[in-house]
Parts: sequence; C-alpha cells; structure tokens
Amino acid sequence: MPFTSVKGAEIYWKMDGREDAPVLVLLNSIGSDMDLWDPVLPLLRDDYRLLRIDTRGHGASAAEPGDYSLSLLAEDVLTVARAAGAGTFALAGVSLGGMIGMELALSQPAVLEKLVLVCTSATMDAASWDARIATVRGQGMIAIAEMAMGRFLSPQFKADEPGAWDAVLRGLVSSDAEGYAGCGAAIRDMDLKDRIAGIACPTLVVTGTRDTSTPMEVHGEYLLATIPGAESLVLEAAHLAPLEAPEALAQGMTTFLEN
Ligand SMILES: O=C(O)CC1=CCC(=O)O1
Repeated sequence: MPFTSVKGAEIYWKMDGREDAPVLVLLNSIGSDMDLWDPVLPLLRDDYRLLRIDTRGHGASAAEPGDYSLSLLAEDVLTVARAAGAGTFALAGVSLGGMIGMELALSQPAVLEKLVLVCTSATMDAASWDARIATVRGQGMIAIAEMAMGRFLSPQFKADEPGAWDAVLRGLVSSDAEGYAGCGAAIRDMDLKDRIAGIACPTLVVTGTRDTSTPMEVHGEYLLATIPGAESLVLEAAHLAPLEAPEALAQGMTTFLEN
C-alpha cells in the first residue's frame, strides 16, 4: 500500500487508470475517504491517471491530534503527487477537497493545470464548525452523524440507494474524531474568500441543486463570480455529487478537462 510521510504523518494514496495519461488528483470531503470517487472511477480511468489521496485524518491516512490548516493539507497533496511522479496535474475535489484545491492553485500555480471544484465554498460559518469540532472531540462521531448525513445526501438518494447511503453513514461514524476535528479546524479557519480572485488556472465550479451544505445560490455563485473565467456545471445532486450524479459529473469533468 503506498504511503508518503508528510511532517511525520503517513498519507495514504492510490493510483489507478491509464499509465501514460495525464494525472488527475481526486480529493474527498470531510467525513469520507477516497472511496467517495468509486462510482466515477470507471468513467475516467481510460483517459486519466487517477491519483486518489485519503485526506489527512481520514481513511487510511494518519489522524494526528490537533488542528490542521488548508496549507498543511495542500502540502500533503503536493508531497504525495511528487512521490507518485506527478510534476503537474489537474485536480478535482469535493467540498473540503475543493478548498484544498483552491489553496494549492493559489500557493502552487505552476503545478495545477486545471481545477474542478465540486460542491464547495471559499468560506463557511466558523462558529458552527467550532461547535461541531467541540462535539466530535467531546462525544465522538456518532453525535454529529444524523446532522452530517442530512447535509451529505438527499432524502431521494436515501430512498433510492439505501445500501450506498448506509455505506456513507458507516464511513462517517467510523471516521477518526480527532482527524475529523483537525480538518474541521482547517474549514473553520480558511481564508480563501478574499484570495480566490487570484486563481489563474481554468476552473470548473460544480454545484448541486439539492446541496444543503454549500447551497449553489450562495457558495457556488460566489466562486463563479470571483474566480476569473470560471465555468459552471449544475447537477441534480446533493453535496456528495460523485455518489448522486456520477455519470453527469464524469461527463462534465471530461468535457472541461479536454478543452
Ligand atoms: O456540511 C457538511 O457536513 C459537509 C461538508 C462540509 C465540508 C465538507 O468537506 O463536507
């Protein structure tokens, strides 16, 4: 299993897809791991070398205690990409993964070729993240499970795909509370709002009509209005769009990445 050490923490990653194809990095949301991209993987693997990374504190990556920052999480991605032999790459990230992507686009503009921001934001309510961090540190993941699942997936998806919904719930409640809190602090403390006008690479902003965590009218519209030249893709999906609309997401990403 490939692990790369960053500042003493082992970060887990996996490479799939066509070996001679351009690299596309795929990043997960808080409370999930690289498996979030499973339904999309078969639709992209013939055209890309797919580098999935379990965000620090999630999946098989180490969950060091303490608060993380977006710059630390971006350093994880850059270090792993170099270890995997990717000098430059495109990146698609869901929610926290998109925030890490924006940070990387700003701090390492020469490395990022294209950016796909899936159901994400440049700013979230700091007080509510502070409360969420205190809850998981004090009471564990189960204490936020119902609330977080309601923000992840739509009632329609729960009714149509109960097995997939259960798998997300199991992944969420088995997440390391300290790793979740560490990433929650990176979301709470992010300072992207006034900086993203400086993103220079072509960017696709993907929003979901059923997304209640980062509603498109507020979060997606701000990204589209602020990132120069950003393009829009609207999906009929809630926050975890790779699960709710894998075909439409893969199609939209492919069109954007190839043009
Ligand atoms: O609001 C949620 O719980 C969903 C979410 C916010 C950031 C992220 O990565 O997922």
